[in-house]
Amino acid sequence: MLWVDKYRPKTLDKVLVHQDIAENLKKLVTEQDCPHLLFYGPSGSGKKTLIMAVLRQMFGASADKVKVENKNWKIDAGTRTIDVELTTLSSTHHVELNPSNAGFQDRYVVQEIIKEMAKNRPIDTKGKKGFKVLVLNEVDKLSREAQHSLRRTMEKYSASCRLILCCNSSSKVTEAVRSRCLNMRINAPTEEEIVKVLEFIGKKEGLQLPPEFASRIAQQSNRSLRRAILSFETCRVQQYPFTNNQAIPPMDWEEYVSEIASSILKEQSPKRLFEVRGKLYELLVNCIPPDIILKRLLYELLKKLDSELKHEISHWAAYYEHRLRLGQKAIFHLEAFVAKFMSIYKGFLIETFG
Ligand SMILES: Nc1ncnc2c1ncn2[C@@H]1O[C@H](COP(=O)(O)OP(=O)(O)OP(=O)(O)O)[C@@H](O)[C@H]1O
Repeated sequence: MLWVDKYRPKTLDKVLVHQDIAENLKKLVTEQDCPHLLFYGPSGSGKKTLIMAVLRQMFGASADKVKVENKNWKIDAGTRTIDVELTTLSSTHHVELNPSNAGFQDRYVVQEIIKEMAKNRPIDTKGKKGFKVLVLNEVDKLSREAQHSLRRTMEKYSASCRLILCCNSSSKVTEAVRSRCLNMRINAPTEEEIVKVLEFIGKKEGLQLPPEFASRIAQQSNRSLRRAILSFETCRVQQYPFTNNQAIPPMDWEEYVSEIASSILKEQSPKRLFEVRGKLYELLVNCIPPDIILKRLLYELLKKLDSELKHEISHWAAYYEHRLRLGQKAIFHLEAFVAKFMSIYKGFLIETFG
């Protein structure tokens, strides 16, 4: 098991960062008046860990016994029947799913499937009516219509079900949904907090971790706890005992994006664009989210770009990021951004150097 999973705190008492939030969550759950919750914050900040710990606090160890199912639903949408395929993770008390995986059909997932799940109220051994928890991931990627349906579901079934929503950016969640939840902002942990977690893991694994090396890992992690722990484990495989000046390898995909950026800057032609498309595809099939690819590509391009162009390129990156959200095929928009960049950059080179 990877260290990120092995050392994920299981209960709210054991968390090493966000202890104040954990304490508040514990109070909320024990007072039996848990509202709908919305967890938001950057990737790797610890949202999922807190959600899992909340479930455990609510339902005890049985919340850990989950089964993964790949389900097919047939939804009657007036004149036609729609097939929706979704993967769910469920225990006896909760169901976790990612409705935005259904793409433009996400509205039907919320309207029919989530409603169906929310309606079925569990009854515990003493015959008391309990409530079911639905954990919905990436709600910021849901379409407007789906978010509106979600709002109605939240209101209608609030007695039988609690929703725990999780996303990176709360600004992409409609006000109506946000205002019906208790919003929990999970900040990226500070470098000191990351070092604390690394030291904890090092101690558990019986490793000697030089403090300077730990703070270098924390610095390079971009304040993502997951990334810091993954880098730590990679370094352990590459070299032990650790030294203070040991190299910390970047993520493979980041290096790959950096290569893509260099090749775009070297040549701007249809042939190069075609090659770049293949590489972008490669990243997408390896499950790197398209918005992350675009962000990283922009970052790499800006590093090597003349300051005159930076503003214009950032504008186009934002434009294609928005289109990415509206459209379905990520590759179109990523490629369109690269083509746009090539045309602007080539124009600039011709104008400057002739
Ligand atoms: N409070 C914590 N104390 C100690 N370690 C933690 C804590 N929160 C998270 N971690 C560690 O960081 C890793 C990443 O956290 P988590 O998966 O919860 O992040 P996330 O915010 O849900 O990320 P993403 O948005 O990318 O899914 C966990 O696997 C766990 O090992």
